[in-house]
Amino acid sequence: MNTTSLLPSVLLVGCGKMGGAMLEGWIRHGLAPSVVMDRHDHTLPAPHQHARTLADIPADFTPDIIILAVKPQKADEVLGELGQRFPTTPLLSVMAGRTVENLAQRFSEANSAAKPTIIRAMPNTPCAIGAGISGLYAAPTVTDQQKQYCDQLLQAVGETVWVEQEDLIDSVTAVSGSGPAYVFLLAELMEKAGVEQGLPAETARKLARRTIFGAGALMDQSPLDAAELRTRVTSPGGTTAAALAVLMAPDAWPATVSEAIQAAARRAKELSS
Ligand SMILES: NC(=O)C1=CN([C@@H]2O[C@H](COP(=O)(O)OP(=O)(O)OC[C@H]3O[C@@H](n4cnc5c(N)ncnc54)[C@H](OP(=O)(O)O)[C@@H]3O)[C@@H](O)[C@H]2O)C=CC1
Ligand SMILES: O=C(O)[C@@H]1CCC=N1
Repeated sequence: MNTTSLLPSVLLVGCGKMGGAMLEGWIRHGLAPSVVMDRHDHTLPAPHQHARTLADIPADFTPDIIILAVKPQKADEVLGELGQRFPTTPLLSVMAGRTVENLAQRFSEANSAAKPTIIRAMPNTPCAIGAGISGLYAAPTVTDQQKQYCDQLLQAVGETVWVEQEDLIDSVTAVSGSGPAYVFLLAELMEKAGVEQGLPAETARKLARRTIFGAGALMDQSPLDAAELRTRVTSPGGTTAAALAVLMAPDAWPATVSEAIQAAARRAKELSS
């Protein structure tokens, strides 16, 4: 590792929505010379380089860690080649579903000498502004230094939590990996309802977005539970109580949020191989 840089050098495989979000933060933090492999064009600040395929990566490039950020269904296209080219480089997968066992098998398929060390993480797109939350899992054989590289990378773009069992990564995926989409949906729906109430579209949009931003920032800075913060908005017999009676009915949010998160976790398991 280049010791003058804050973060280890990476080979980022897949620089779309999630890979790109992490990369923005890493570059801001100072990343040792790294390569981004992606089929689409990317302009990167020196000394980082873009490669379309593994064959385009300079022969003397040896990353500290490979980050796998392609869709789970597309990983097999690259895993075998990665195992041939970088047989002992640790691999951090941010892919939903795909298990350590499955990835290790694919990684060493074309090279029996490949000794994959695989760590899994589930970040989320607020990593792009340093406000991500990532869950990580490493098998007991992963070294402390390898875990530290992963933690360092993901802490550079937000906060990290480690889980002890691999299948809990599916739960992390369902809560926080997919979670930003649930909040964006809430913004969409609040905006739409505001327009239905007669507000101009721009005004409804601003009210919805700033409310979600402000509530999130308040929750972030407050030691209070979300339930207590909610109670502090809710005057007995007032307007919030009227709205919450709808949202908190047993077959409303308590059921649908739980069902939605179960559906996401189920889908993660389906994507496991
Ligand atoms: N989006 C999110 O919020 C989150 C996503 N994730 C995980 O991150 C991973 C990536 O998701 P996301 O960023 O949304 O996906 P994207 O499709 O936006 O990004 C993947 C990128 O990798 C490229 N790619 C795929 N295969 C190759 C290859 N063989 N060689 C070079 N480039 C390749 C894709 O190109 P092309 O378009 O041509 O296929 C695309 O640019 C997924 O596994 C997902 O589970 C995890 C947490 C949150
Ligand atoms: O939708 C997905 O499958 C990915 C994983 C978490 C967020 N996006």
